[in-house]
Amino acid sequence: MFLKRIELQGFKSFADKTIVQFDHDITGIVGPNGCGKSNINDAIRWVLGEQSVKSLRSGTNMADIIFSGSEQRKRVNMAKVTLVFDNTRKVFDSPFDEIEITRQIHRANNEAGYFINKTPCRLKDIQELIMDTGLGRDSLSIISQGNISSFADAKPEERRGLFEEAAGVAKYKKRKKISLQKLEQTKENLERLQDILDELERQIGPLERQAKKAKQFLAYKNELFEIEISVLVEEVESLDASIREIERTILEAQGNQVEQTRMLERNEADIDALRQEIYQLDAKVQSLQQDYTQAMEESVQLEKRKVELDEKRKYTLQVADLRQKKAALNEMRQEARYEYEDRKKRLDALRTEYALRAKTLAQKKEQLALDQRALAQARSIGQQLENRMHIVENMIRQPYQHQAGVRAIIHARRSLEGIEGTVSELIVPKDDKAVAISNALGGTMYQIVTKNEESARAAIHFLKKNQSGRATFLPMTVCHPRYPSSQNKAIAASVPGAIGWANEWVDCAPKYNDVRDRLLAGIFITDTLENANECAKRLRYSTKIVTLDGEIVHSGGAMTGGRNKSQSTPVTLGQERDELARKIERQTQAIEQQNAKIRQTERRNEDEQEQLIALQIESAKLENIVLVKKQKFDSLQDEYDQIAISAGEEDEKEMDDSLVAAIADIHSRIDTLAAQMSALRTTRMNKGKDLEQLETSVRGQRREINAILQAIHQSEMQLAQHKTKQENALDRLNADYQMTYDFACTKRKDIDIDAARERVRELRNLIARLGNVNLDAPAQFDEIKERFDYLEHQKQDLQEAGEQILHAIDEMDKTMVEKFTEMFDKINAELDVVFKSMFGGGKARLSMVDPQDVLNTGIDIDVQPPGKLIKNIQSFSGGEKALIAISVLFAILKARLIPLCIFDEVEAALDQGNVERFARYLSHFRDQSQFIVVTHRPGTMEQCDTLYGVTMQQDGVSQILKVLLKDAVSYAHGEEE
Ligand SMILES: Nc1ncnc2c1ncn2[C@@H]1O[C@H](COP(=O)(O)OP(=O)(O)OP(=O)(O)O)[C@@H](O)[C@H]1O
Repeated sequence: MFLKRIELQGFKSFADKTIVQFDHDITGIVGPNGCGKSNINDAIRWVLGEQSVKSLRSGTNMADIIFSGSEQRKRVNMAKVTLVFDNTRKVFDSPFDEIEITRQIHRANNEAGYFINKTPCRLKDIQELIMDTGLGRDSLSIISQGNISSFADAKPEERRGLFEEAAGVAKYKKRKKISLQKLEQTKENLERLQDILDELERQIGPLERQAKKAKQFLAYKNELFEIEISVLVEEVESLDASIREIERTILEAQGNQVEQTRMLERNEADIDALRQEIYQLDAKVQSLQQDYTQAMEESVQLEKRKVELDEKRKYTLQVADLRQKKAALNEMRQEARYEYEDRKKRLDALRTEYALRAKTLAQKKEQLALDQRALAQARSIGQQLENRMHIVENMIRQPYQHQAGVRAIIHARRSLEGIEGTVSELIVPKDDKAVAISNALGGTMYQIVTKNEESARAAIHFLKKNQSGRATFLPMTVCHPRYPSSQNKAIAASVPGAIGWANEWVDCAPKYNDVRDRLLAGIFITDTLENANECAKRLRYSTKIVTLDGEIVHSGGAMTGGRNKSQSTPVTLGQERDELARKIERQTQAIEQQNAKIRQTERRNEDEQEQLIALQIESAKLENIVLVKKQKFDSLQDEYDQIAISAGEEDEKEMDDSLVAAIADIHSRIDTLAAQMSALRTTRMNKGKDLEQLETSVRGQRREINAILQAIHQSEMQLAQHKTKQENALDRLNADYQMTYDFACTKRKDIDIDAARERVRELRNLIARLGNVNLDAPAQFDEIKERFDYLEHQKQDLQEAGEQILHAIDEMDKTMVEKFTEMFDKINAELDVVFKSMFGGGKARLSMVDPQDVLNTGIDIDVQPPGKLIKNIQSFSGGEKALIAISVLFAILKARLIPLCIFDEVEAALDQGNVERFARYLSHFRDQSQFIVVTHRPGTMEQCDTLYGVTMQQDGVSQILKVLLKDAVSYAHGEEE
């Protein structure tokens, strides 16, 4: 026997330990209503894992299946049921020949315990053990009357459970369910993973950019570190050299200033001394003037005395004799002659001096007029220069008056990106080549150099948008130099008057070298137009040539020249301003000198004029005196001549010269004094001249000292700037690189410093343009990327796992479809036979509601009892429905081996004849399956090999014992007592 025995204790009405032994294929269980027959079914289902309290017909919880007591019996606290199976046919997948399954429950904790062969196990282990043995929940192993009627009335979908169980697909269904759960879980995991991945992806983009930026920042910093130290060391060093140079210049200038100041002081002392001398001279002149006045008075006195003496002599003459008269006259005549000659001599001398001086003065006046004219001319030139300077400065302040577009761009350069400046700003002519360079550049001087084409486009867009005019742009990225061939270079150099190629005569920052060479490397400069023509000829008119004066011989030979009112262009303005400044300085000096000279000449002329007037007055006075003296002498001579004839010859007597000599002396003294005064005046005048000269040179010296002080001040400012720059460089070494200057010197590299300096500037701009940098970003990015990759990998694993699950489900579905279809067809074939046998003819057929969906389709039953039309099962009577259901049941039993079937009053609805037919058919399965049949029907009882009677006494406890067939019917009706 498959089920060898059941042991019940405390289960429902089986309060006492009860053992039901099964020794035959068909065991009947009989007894009156409510005696506890069905409780045996419940016990078997309970052990096999039934979890539904409802289907166990118990209260509300599982503990309600424990014997609840009766009036005469106390309730018990534990229920325990054991099923003992024979497994020699290996119905169970177990090596044991006997399998004992036990389930128990304690009232106290409502806890169930499961055991297989007395070993505790899980419910799951029991479910797995019975799976596909035909003992499952939905199997045919336990069929009640309720099952039979519900099978008939069930919806097609509800019926398929039976067929599935028969087909043995439950295992696959369960696996599929687990697989689907796993798939669901995998999907959930995938979704969760995808959420995290999405979040990480959102972070990863910006973080990657930040990391890139941080890496770029570090790369720039490293590059900066590599070169900036050398640049800074070089800067400190070169600043040191220029600081020393400036200090030396300042020291020299200070020395010069001290020297100049000393000279100035000396000159000032000389000026003081001169002034002193002049003062003394003036004092001397004054005292001589007094002496002179005194001498003049003395002379007047002497003259008076002489007149008196002469009067006296006249009187003496009147009273004296001829001889005495003659002697007296002679004396008087000699005196008069002496006086006359003396005065005449002096008058002549005066006249000669006057004439000489008047002539010199006239010459000086002429010269003065000339000088004044020259001064006026110099002033006018100075004014012209000032005017021009004013214009030039205005033009420099407001360039590009006629180029509105250029002006607009230059005004807006701060707000525009990449505007380097106009060609005329960036390229500066050397020495006196501005005119030539201006003409060499022509209109290109107004072109605007930009960093690249994009900047040029942006600027043009700006002009367009604002309607601010037009301009031509020269992007540096596309500006390639054009050089003359070496042959042309050699030819040009040999031409007379050759100056050089235009690009050699300008200065510009190194980064504009390409712009310079693009515009000027192909243009040659000569001194004159003739030489330009000669040069053009020799170069076969292939090259543009300009002259220093601005004429142009174009390539091809066309010539441009002439002169405008103003030749100024932005290129020439700087040079013109410098030249003008120099000219104005020179002109101012010349005017000042001329002015000083004129003032001096005027003063001297005035002095001279005064002297001349004085001489004139003196001469006029002396002329009168000479005339008087002459008349006196002439009259005395006449008188003497007359007396001499009458008195005869007589030795001339020596004249009494005391008074005359005194008069002569005094005149001579007067002359001496006048001469002295004149000499002193000359000296004084010369000293005055010296003083003026000294004062002029003192003024010059003061100017020079001021200029030196100014230069010192400028040098000191420059020094301060250089020192600040040097301190900045040292601070940078300190702050940015934590290096002392000495240590930095050891790190210095042999690199091209100019290029490095340019690169440092570029790098600093690039770093500034990076803005805020998150230096942790690379590490954060790596971390998040690693996590992202790991999760991405996990995602792939999950996707693969999902696909594998899907594949497995697919396989399971296929197997299930195959098994289900196979079993369905088999049952269908058996049903027809069973039906015919049960109904005594007719037809029955199972059909799938949706044959396309074998896995879910409901099952319909179409039957045609003998003599009736095919009808659906729903339209039959209760007994017929039961018989149809039983037919299906038997068909299934025929199609699939089920080791144990428990029928609980399945035939209750059948009439006597059908019960017998049922019972007979049941016996067909003998040796194939074991049946436990709960029944009230004698027809069924007759077919049973063994019959157990169940009784319940008044204590409410079921008891069971074997009965004979003859007693069974009365048992069934509770009549055994
Ligand atoms: N937990 C319990 N404790 C005590 N008795 C119980 C318990 N549960 C059910 N019973 C009793 O079991 C009996 C019902 O048993 P069962 O349904 O097996 O009867 P039956 O023999 O199948 O009757 P019928 O022929 O009418 O179907 C009732 O008398 C009921 O009181």
